[in-house]
Amino acid sequence: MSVNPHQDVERVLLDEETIHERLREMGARIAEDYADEPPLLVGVLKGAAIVMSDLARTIDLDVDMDWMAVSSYGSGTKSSGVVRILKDLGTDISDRRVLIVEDIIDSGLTLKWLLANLRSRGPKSVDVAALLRKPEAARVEIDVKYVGFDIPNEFVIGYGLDYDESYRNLPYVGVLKRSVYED
Ligand SMILES: O=P(O)(O)OC[C@H]1O[C@H](OP(=O)(O)OP(=O)(O)O)[C@H](O)[C@@H]1O
Ligand code: HPA
Ligand SMILES: [Mg+2]
Repeated sequence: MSVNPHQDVERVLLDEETIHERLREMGARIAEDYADEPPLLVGVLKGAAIVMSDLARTIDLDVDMDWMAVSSYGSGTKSSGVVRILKDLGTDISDRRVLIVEDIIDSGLTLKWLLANLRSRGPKSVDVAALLRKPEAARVEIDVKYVGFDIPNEFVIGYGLDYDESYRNLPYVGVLKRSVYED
């Protein structure tokens, strides 16, 4: 819990308008690509809750939506790569076109695991839309069909992204002060 979350922000990386303008561009491309068969959007909780809500409303198609809760960070700042399913899909994705919606791809370990898990369920296709990606932090290469922004290798918070469950509802993406997570 932070008394004043804004004071823990080193600098704002992406403000609200910048984020929403980019989401509109991504949504237009998704609507074009899936015009023949609207996708099932799979939001990866908790972090993707915010971007899922905004991105879905920029896609002018009758999409289906479902959510999975997975976690590989806990309260730290580095992915363990060990992914736990906290809440599974309620939808049978066999023969469906699936679009995973993520807030951020950092090491890529969560998404690598998730892609393998979903592809084992017999879908017609599984692709990825991510608001943020940290190219310098990648430990595995992932083919991401829709990326909002490539950002520096710094720990960011806001717009769904947390540090130890704080800062998720900041309306922008900011860089967290190191003093917050370094003793
Ligand atoms: O590319 P990676 O290094 O795997 O990191 C990316 C993942 O880590 C964060 O989720 P987290 O596990 O913190 O759970 P949360 O979404 O509930 O915060 C984030 O929301 C991504 O899902
Ligand atoms: N911020 C918050 N959560 C994250 C990040 C980040 O930079 N990378 C992976 N999970
Ligand atoms: Mg997290």
